[in-house]
Amino acid sequence: MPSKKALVRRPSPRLAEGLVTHIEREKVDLDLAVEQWEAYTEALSTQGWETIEVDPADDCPDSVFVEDTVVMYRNVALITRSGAESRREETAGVEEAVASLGCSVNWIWEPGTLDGGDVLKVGDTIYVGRGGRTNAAGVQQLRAAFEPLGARVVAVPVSKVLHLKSAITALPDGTILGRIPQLDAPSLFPRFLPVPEESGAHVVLLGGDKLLIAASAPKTAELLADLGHETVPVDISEFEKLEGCVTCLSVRMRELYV
Ligand SMILES: NC(=O)NCCC[C@H](N)C(=O)O
Repeated sequence: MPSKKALVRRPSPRLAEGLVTHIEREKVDLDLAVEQWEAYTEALSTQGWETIEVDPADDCPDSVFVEDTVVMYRNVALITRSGAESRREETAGVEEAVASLGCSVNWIWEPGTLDGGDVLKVGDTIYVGRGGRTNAAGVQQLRAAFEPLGARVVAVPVSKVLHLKSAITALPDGTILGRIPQLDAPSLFPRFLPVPEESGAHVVLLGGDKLLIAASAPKTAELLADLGHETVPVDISEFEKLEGCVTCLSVRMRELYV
């Protein structure tokens, strides 16, 4: 049976010190962030996902953005090496978590850098953003890890946003969602649906037609509902202040056969 497990990681008490690169810094309300994180994990559980908490990394302000620390393809967990030095300590706990789930573990090595937020899987196509957090060696190492397993890796230049998945994600049928002005090379994507809000570019596939989407993207939710999807909104305002989005708060493991 394919799995429905999701890794999540409780916010650090130092969350408000998290990195901000492309937006103005705003004050983060830690108590509200914890409430929002609990509601996010609850939404995953309600939709049938078993959430697995990675041990917290309280000294790492950005550790709640667990997606950046590991890329899953089939049973293989590729532990990343962030382009942001302050995020490199985050991977130890994640490595333990994926190993205890029985994954094969592989690593991005120096000089490679790669953040999970730069990796978008659409079937066996893996789009990887080459930008501020992921370098050419990181792209090469991702290819070397996953192409022998059947993936096709497509590298995408990213200069306008933090990560590739800050600009795009994909619907269950593979249609790419995003906003053209945020993309360096929109023509790389075969089927593209422009969305009315920046945060509408991010959806988490919950299974079937269900999509998790930020409450800050109501017009996109309406558009997607009109196209036959069921949307599950979650308020993640405190994480958005740190350039986070719905995808980055979990790592969905759909292809673990356990
Ligand atoms: N995958 C993601 O969208 N990650 C968001 C990371 C935000 C964090 N403040 C960072 O700059 O690394």
